[in-house]
Order: sequence, then structure tokens, then C-alpha cells
Amino acid sequence: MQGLVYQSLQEKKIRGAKSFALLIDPDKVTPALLQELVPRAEAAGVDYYFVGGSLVISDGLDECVLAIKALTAKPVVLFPGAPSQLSRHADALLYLSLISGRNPELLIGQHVLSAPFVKKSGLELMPTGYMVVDGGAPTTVSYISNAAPIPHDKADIALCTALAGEMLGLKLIYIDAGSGARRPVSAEMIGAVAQHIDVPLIVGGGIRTGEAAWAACQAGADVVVVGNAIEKDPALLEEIAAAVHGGVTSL
Ligand SMILES: CC(C)=CCC/C(C)=C/CC/C(C)=C/CC/C(C)=C/COC[C@H](O)COP(=O)(O)O
Ligand SMILES: O=P(O)(O)OP(=O)(O)O
Ligand SMILES: [Mg+2]
Repeated sequence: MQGLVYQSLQEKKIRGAKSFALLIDPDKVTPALLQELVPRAEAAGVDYYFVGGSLVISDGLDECVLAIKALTAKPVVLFPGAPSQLSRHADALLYLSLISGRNPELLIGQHVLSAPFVKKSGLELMPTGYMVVDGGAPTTVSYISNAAPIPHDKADIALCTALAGEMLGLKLIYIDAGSGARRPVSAEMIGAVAQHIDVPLIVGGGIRTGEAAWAACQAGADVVVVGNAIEKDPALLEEIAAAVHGGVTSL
């Protein structure tokens, strides 16, 4: 039985409604910053708050999750680069398996080691096929994962990988060009994957404008994730939320 967060993702997919997830990297925020950012995100219409990073150095994850939850009723979803990034205060966990790579640690190894802790956390688990795609330059996730990303122009590799992930029973597919990627995932790749899977599709990495967010949605993304660009310019919150929810007419 899936939990409420996954149900909301499925229902929106069926309705064709697109979602905007704001990625909050615990290393990049302070309680004071969250007090400004989250109300602004709420007013803009952010649908989900993702929390995590490829490498998290600060030790205030629980506090970060609690601070976000105090400011919103929207789901707060963990997007962890490692099992150390777990907080039972979140609403759900993207239970990632790095299916684009061949690093056994990130396919299954870390899951085995952390299984008792994850089970005990009581978190809603959303098994997710995580696919890292080349974003034009090494990113933190491509370096930390120690696994070759899918080449940017190889939509067929992405499609077969996503299909295999879905057939293995994974409930979400996340295609990521990596934080701050020079090139986001191409519309061609998003479209190829979206056409062949039934589970909700999340896309992130290097999305910096409303146009880019809307292009990902039009290509078939159900959820668009933005982190770095909003860290640099919070004014993008309104532009990206409007594009994801209302479309961009100039395209
Ligand atoms: C509990 C457990 C078993 C944890 C292990 C999770 C696992 C297998 C992780 C895979 C590898 C990894 C290092 C994932 C990093 C996830 C992450 C937060 C990536 C950053 O995403 C960027 C996002 O798409 C937004 O991009 P941008 O807007 O450019 O900042
Ligand atoms: O943790 P990530 O992957 O979001 O990358 P960075 O913090 O280096 O932007
Ligand atoms: Mg980080």
C-alpha cells in the first residue's frame, strides 16, 4: 500500500497536472534563510519540498526538516545522497537506487546496510530509479556516485534503463543532470522515457528558467526539481512555479 505522498504524485499524473519541487540542500540554508524562502515558495505555489544533497556536511538535517515543516503543509520529501541523510520528521523518502550506474554500493549496498534503520524510521518509502545523465561537466553527484552518467544524447539508453527500473518494480523514475548542470536533460530524452513508462517521472538538474521548466513538463516530466538556480536567485520561484502550473505561452 502506497502512502499519501505517492498517491498525490499518481493522482496528479493521471490528471496531467505538473508539479514543482524545490530542492533544499541542508548545507546551503540557515534557519533564518528558511524563514524567508519557504513562505515565498508557499506563495509561489511550490508543490513539494525535496531535502538532500550528494554530499551533506552539516549535521542539522532534523532541524532543517522541522523548520521547513513548521512553515508548510506541503510534503517534505528526503532526497538523500547517502543513508546518513535520513530524518524521521520528513513525510516521505525517495528511496533511490542509482540504476544508470554500475556501482553496486548505490544500487543495493547502502540499502542493505541501512535497511533496519530505514524500516524503523516509519517514513513513507518511494522506491525510485535514479538516473544520472551527463550535464556537460562533472557535477557533485557524478563525482560522488563514482559511476558513469548516461551520455546526454543517448535517449535510447535512458529509455531502456527506465523501462528496466519500472519492470523491476520501482515506483518513480528520476532523471537528473546533476546540480548546476550546464545542460539540463534534453526534451528528447525526457520524451523517450515518458512515452514508455507509467510511473511518475521526475526531472532535475540545471533548470534555471521558466522556459526550461515548462519545456521539461511539455516533454513529459511530471515533477520538475530546481535547487541551485533558486539558491542563487529566489525570485525565480515565481517564474518557475507559474511556468510549471500555467505553461509558457511564448514557447
Ligand atoms: C537511504 C539510502 C539507501 C540512501 C542511498 C541513496 C543513493 C543510492 C543515492 C544515489 C547517489 C547520490 C549521490 C544521489 C544524490 C542525490 C541528490 C540530492 C542530487 C542533487 O540533485 C540535483 C537536482 O536534480 C536539482 O538540480 P539543480 O536545480 O541544478 O540544483
Ligand atoms: O549536493 P548537490 O548534488 O546538490 O550539489 P552541490 O551542493 O554541489 O550543488
Ligand atoms: Mg550539496
